[in-house]
Amino acid sequence: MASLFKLGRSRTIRLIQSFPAVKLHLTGAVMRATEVEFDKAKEHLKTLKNDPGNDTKLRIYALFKQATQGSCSSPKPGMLDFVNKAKWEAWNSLGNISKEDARQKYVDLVGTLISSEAPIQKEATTAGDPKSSYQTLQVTTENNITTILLNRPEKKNAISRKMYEEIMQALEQAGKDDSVLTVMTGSGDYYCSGNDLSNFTQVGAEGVEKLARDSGELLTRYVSHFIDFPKPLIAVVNGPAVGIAVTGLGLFDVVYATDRATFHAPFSQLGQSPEGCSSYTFPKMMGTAKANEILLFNKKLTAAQACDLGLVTEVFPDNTFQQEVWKKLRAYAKLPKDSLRYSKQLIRGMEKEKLHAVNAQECVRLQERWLSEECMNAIMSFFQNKSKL
Ligand SMILES: CCCCCC/C=C/C(=O)SCCNC(=O)CCNC(=O)[C@H](O)C(C)(C)COP(=O)(O)OP(=O)(O)OC[C@H]1O[C@@H](n2cnc3c(N)ncnc32)[C@H](O)[C@@H]1OP(=O)(O)O
Repeated sequence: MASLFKLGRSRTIRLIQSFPAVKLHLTGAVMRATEVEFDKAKEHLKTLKNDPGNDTKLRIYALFKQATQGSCSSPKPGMLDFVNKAKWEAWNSLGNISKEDARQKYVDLVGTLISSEAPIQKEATTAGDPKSSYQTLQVTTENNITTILLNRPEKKNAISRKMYEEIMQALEQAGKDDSVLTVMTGSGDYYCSGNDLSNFTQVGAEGVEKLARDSGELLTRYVSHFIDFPKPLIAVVNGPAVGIAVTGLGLFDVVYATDRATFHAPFSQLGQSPEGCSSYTFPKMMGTAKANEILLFNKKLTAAQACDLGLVTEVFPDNTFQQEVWKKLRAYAKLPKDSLRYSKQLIRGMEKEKLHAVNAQECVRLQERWLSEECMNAIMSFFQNKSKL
């Protein structure tokens, strides 16, 4: 039976170091848990927050049976009685170990599971943790959810070069961590005002062509991280979204929005062209004509309109938005991690190659656009305070 939850090697070692009972057990020293300790372990088991996975649950079951009833002597359940057969096999595999040994192993195992939940939360706040070293983000993991908070509220969470790099780093970590869901949201009143326009004003000695090439390369990598993200990715759109913060939503698996949010992709107004694979995902999602109003003619959508077009999954009143959305997400995060991951990969897998090709094509076009007079004038106007969206 495949495990739904595996402890990584380094984490197991840390647990062993911090858990004397396990250490003694592994070094062969004889320790016998009392019945009181056994009863306590039974109670502790009920407080476990994370599902330890089927293999561990079977081991717990088997040790409990052995500790309370001794060796397995019941007949093996039939082939099609999968659950009882798995339980029987786990119990039978303990052979003739004594009730006392089984009791000790049960106490050790429960202790390990309980302590594995506490130290990890503590680690999230230590200085060496990469999660705490971001400058433009706040990244946290709680209740099986890794949240990437865009954290430049004074700039309406505009995405600077540093922030593109940090978002990619945070996605890479979230893709590998033990969380079930990954959420992106914004701090302050905006979700995100899109690309930080000052990214285009920092021209180095090698000139604007080099800047455009570097920007194209950065954008290609950035969007690829969303295309390849392996687990459910959810946008919690807490306020207005602009530019790439809108177009990229087509690569999220679920999008929840406050009714205060707006969705604006003003590319022609900025002398640019669509990105984030929106030239493909938007027409596919809402039909070409509706996509054209947004991507060619700068139509700003309300949250309700975005929901009607399929860009947003559900809209919530602003005053209950956070409460309702997080309640939903906490419930989703209790679902089996691997099942969600594989299901997402099936749903998205067939499209991946296509999406990478679209991303590459959009970035080539943008590199040309960024060097155009249309685009340079639009950026200058913004910084001379002549034009806001
Ligand atoms: C590496 C290259 C990759 C390229 C990827 C391609 C992506 C394309 C896009 O995303 S296109 C969209 C770009 N975004 C915009 O054009 C938005 C520009 N901003 C605005 O129009 C307005 O700021 C606003 C409507 C978002 C909000 O207006 P308001 O409520 O009046 O707030 P302020 O304008 O006072 O904003 C506060 C503060 O934030 C700065 N700021 C906001 N957004 C951006 C931005 N996108 N880029 C840079 N700076 C931004 C704004 O200048 C103010 O700064 P200040 O207080 O004046 O220092």
